[in-house]
Amino acid sequence: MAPKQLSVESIRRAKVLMVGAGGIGCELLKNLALSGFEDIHIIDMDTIEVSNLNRQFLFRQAHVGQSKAKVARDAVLRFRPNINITPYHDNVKDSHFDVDFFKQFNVVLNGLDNLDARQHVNRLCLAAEVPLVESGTTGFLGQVTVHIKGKTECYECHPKPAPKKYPVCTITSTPSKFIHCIVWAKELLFAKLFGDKTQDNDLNVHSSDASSSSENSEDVFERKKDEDIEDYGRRIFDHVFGYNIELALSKGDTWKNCSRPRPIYSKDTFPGKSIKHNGNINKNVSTDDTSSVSAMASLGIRSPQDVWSLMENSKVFIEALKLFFSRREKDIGSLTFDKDDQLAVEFVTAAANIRASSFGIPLHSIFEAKGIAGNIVHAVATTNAIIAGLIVIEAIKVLQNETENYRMTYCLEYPNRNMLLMPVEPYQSNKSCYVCSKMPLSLEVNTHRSKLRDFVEKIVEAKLGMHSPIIMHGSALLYEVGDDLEEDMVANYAANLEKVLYDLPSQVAGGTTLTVEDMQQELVCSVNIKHRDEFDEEKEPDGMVLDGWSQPPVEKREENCTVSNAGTSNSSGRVSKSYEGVEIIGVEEESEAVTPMKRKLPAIISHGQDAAASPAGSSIPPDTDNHGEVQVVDEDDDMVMLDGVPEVFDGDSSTYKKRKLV
Ligand SMILES: Nc1ncnc2c1ncn2[C@@H]1O[C@H](COP(=O)(O)OP(=O)(O)OP(=O)(O)O)[C@@H](O)[C@H]1O
Ligand SMILES: [Zn+2]
Repeated sequence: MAPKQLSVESIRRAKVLMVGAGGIGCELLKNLALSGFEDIHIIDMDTIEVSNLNRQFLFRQAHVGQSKAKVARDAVLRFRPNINITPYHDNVKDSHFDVDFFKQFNVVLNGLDNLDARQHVNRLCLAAEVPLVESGTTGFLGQVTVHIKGKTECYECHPKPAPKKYPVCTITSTPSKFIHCIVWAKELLFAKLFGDKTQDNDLNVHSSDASSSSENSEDVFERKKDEDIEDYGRRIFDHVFGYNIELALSKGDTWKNCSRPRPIYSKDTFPGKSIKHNGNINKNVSTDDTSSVSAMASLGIRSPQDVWSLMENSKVFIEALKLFFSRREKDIGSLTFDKDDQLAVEFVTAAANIRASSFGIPLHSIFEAKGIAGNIVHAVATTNAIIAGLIVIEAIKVLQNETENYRMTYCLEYPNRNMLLMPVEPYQSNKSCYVCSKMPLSLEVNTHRSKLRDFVEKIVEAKLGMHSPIIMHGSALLYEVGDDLEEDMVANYAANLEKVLYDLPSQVAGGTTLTVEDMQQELVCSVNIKHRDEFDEEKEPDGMVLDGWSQPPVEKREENCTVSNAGTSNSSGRVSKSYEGVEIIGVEEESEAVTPMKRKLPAIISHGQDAAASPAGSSIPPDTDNHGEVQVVDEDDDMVMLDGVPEVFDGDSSTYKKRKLV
């Protein structure tokens, strides 16, 4: 079908909502303004940071600390003074951005960086029946997809790849890669020392420490009363890098197939009690300003690119621990690792490097370690610019109702069949999608053991992405969230949360159907309960298994897609990224279940294999999800996969196969 003639009027009159005024958003706003859009609303909850200035070109140094949405508006009005731009310095999940708010727009354009907000906008767009153009970038990779209720799949039609998970034993006992040491340092050691003490923690905690031969049941991680901080730091050091390794070595079987680690004690890496400072210990830091406390600054270590020696790592470890206990004592007990917390990054880098040294794994600079620990992929301004351009192209097609011409376009790092941009026709919706197809889900759960709280936290919030849920059994209300609830209701719901499902006032047993609803998202979902007695603690740690929302089977998918040139691959022809970094799971072996779509690159990409590779782990940031299946495969492959690329091309040309919309 020939493209319709571009109607300048349809662009001028369109009312557009942009969500996110960051890397993609700044480019997008500029493009919209220069393309003739005159009524643009922007929501962004953030203020400008120095680190944004290298690619968010509407912002300047003087704007640091100000609202992104407002500054972006002002910057664009300077070259397009006669258009209307309405900024909201708010979270898109705020209740005033409800379905009615969304209904006023002709199209919504996402430039977000996290799954949660993307899901929320997807649901509001479905409920308001407003087309959504969704986007994301990760380094050189990017994508733009179009989601229109009743015409294409929704953003959530396909479950996102599960977070990368590592077996507990690899992390706690047999690390073989630096990432394993990082996960150990941040998820276990850092959490144990500075996080919530009541949380489960798989850190190898043994009841005695290296300096004590007597029976000793106290927690070695507790600082003793009046214990000197450096003595405490050395005790922890010796325990985790010395004693625990010796203990592990004594278990002969473990080391049959892997090389034996070396215990490291603090007296060997830096003898002498006190660490000498370079004299500037926090000298520019006011006593209240704890955000700039830094072990590197105290020790006079400057370059973040240098790889520290074992001695330097040991010094940073002790110094960072001392600074936490002397300068940030009030944070201790509530900290979780944050890539923007300099002291936390220093501690985790040093701890990971010392462990790496013990296990014969190459050490890394703090710059590299921060990237790995924070799942940072450095943004590429050009990718954002390309993606923002493509968003406008799709937005114009949507406004002109050119259904046949919608494309999901993937931006590749290296050309495939001479193409860097790969357009694919959108898919139909997934009939098992609980969001747009309203398909019931089923939940296996031990109704005598799991509490309503488990269901709310692990399923309704974490898996179904609801923020203000109401849970009903028939007409009986079991739980709801709201500001205007009466006191006795709040007390009832609080009591229900602590009850096992079977003991709730309206009994939940196998065969029960629960209705879960989020009022703001206007999403209702049925969950069929199936009682199951036992769960594998390692593989099913939630003690519940949610089912029913899955990729359509291959055959079905092909049928649905009406492929004009029979496809043979089972891949979906899309490119995208997993969205989360790392998580530890309790399985003994890395299994196919952990990386279910593991593939070797040469089987997928017909040429340019080397070029398509990029280091796994570094390419996939948290929450930069996007859907589809470029994924981090087992790190052994060290590749980012383009799953299904050949399927969309027809043989020798760069044209793609047609997939009809409904
Ligand atoms: N729930 C939300 N409501 C409103 N804006 C959001 C929400 N979630 C994310 N955003 C905005 O989306 C934008 C995403 O932009 P981008 O991916 O460039 O991230 P950034 O925060 O600017 O950069 P970086 O993460 O690299 O520091 C950010 O400006 C962020 O504030
Ligand atoms: Zn869907």
